[in-house]
Amino acid sequence: MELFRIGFLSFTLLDLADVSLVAFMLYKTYQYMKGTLAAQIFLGLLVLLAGSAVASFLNLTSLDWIFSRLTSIWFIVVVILFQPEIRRMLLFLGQHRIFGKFFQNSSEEVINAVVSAVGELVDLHYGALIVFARNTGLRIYVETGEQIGAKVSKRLLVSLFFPNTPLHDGAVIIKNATIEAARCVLPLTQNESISETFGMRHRSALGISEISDAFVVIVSEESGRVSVAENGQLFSGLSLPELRERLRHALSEKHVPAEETV
Ligand SMILES: Nc1ncnc2c1ncn2[C@@H]1O[C@H](COP(=O)(O)OP(=O)(O)OP(=O)(O)O)[C@@H](O)[C@H]1O
Repeated sequence: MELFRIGFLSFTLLDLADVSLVAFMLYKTYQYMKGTLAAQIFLGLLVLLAGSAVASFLNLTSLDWIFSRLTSIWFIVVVILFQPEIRRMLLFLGQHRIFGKFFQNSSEEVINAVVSAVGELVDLHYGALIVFARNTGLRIYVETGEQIGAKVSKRLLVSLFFPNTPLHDGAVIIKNATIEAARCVLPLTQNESISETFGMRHRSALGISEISDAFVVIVSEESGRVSVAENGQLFSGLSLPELRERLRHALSEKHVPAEETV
């Protein structure tokens, strides 16, 4: 069905749907990448495309040739540069209600235990790194640590991060209401724009959140600051009520882990 006509071009309902879909996808991509390193790279690619259009319009043959070479390999460049983002985006799609499986867990009990453990860890100035596995299997990281297989409790969490004990280093990984392992080694972030005030604990929290849908809670040993990492982003300086809210959202039905082993 034709909606209107511009010269010899007719604009149909199908064109409107097409344009709206592309606009929605671009908006979602922008929302998804806002504030990340990928957004800056994406901007660079847009500049390149604009340069190519200008060179072609002004008939600048050599410049146009260079730009056309670059734009012909842009797909490979995008895949290489955005590898972590593409991975996260696919993961996000996989978790969607239509595609994913959803399971119940006793999240409120876990949240209470974790929030009060974090409160105590802050008071004691103990560093902590707690990873919540959701839909992505984290088996390879669980296997780097010491298998625990115990119910989440405040006392156990505080004990695991007690300084100078054999298990205090590295991350605790929780799945559903179970502490799967402690002393786990996580991958470090690829994000070079992270502030230098954040050391290895925060970098590894960010790292695991970049390559999986894990939700990570970090307590800084140095400052007592509470942070969380999710989808490659770090949210720092949280109060305990803010942490509780974020945990509630992260462990809500929408995000609960799948049944497969971690
Ligand atoms: N790859 C890793 N995976 C898991 N934990 C790690 C990893 N690398 C370091 N850690 C943990 O981080 C601790 C070192 O933290 P570091 O002081 O470098 O980080 P930070 O982000 O500045 O944290 P804090 O504010 O607590 O000092 C180590 O003792 C270890 O427990």
